[in-house]
Amino acid sequence: MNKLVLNGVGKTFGTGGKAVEALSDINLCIAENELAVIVGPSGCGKSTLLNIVAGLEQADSGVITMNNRNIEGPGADRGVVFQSYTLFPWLTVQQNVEFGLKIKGINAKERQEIARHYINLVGLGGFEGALPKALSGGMKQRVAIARALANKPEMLLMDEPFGALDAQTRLIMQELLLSVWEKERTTILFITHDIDEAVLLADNVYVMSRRPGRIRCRIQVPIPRPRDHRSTVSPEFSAVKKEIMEMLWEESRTAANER
Ligand SMILES: Nc1ncnc2c1ncn2[C@@H]1O[C@H](COP(=O)(O)OP(=O)(O)OP(=O)(O)O)[C@@H](O)[C@H]1O
Repeated sequence: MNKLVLNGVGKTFGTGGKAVEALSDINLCIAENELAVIVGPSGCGKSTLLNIVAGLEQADSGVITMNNRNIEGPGADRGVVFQSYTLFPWLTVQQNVEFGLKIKGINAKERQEIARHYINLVGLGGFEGALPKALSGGMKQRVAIARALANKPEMLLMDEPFGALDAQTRLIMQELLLSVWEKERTTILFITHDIDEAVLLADNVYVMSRRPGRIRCRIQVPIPRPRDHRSTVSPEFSAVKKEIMEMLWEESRTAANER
């Protein structure tokens, strides 16, 4: 069943001579429970696409539906995790995770239980009372993931969530996300520059063209689940990675020649 559908979506920033066409005729169907990853050359409109799905930007053309209903603005049905840590620095881990639940009017006891469940799920049991400044980058992103999931979103939208982390922490976070997704099966739209990350995580990798971004193709990742870092040494992994790299290389080279 289709969860998210984008049909003919376009977006231009600015007007006249300064107009920048970021997206053109984006067509995308993401299935319920899919872990979908978008890759594309730098500046092709990946974040713009995610922001439109999040309701933080308005498309100029096209239709975006989730569960067959038009998306017209931000909503608690879509949880967003960005690269920059977006925790409230004055709130503890527990309070950060409870935040959205409090806004929804969920009572204190239930809030506490839900938050504790997700804090444990991301491996932060014991850090409930810590403030963000006492946490490493990886731990902050764990809190951000727990906070997004605690609201029980229909979809999780993740824009380069591990982009600021060192290579080792990044791999740990990728494995964490895989294990969380195995348990929760929340539909995920994930953006990354990192092809290894894309192949390790994705059911399908959607490769975007150079700007104005279009979905150039969908590559199904045939690597069996559950996956972990050992999956990255399989021949299937190398084959999918090569296919994506060649496409991205072609797009980036053409974009450079067009400048
Ligand atoms: N608010 C804005 N105003 C004007 N131009 C914008 C705005 N947001 C994005 N753009 C432009 O739209 C294009 C797509 O930007 P976007 O950030 O979506 O690309 P991206 O693929 O996520 O980039 P990167 O890979 O570098 O993170 C870029 O040329 C960018 O400069």
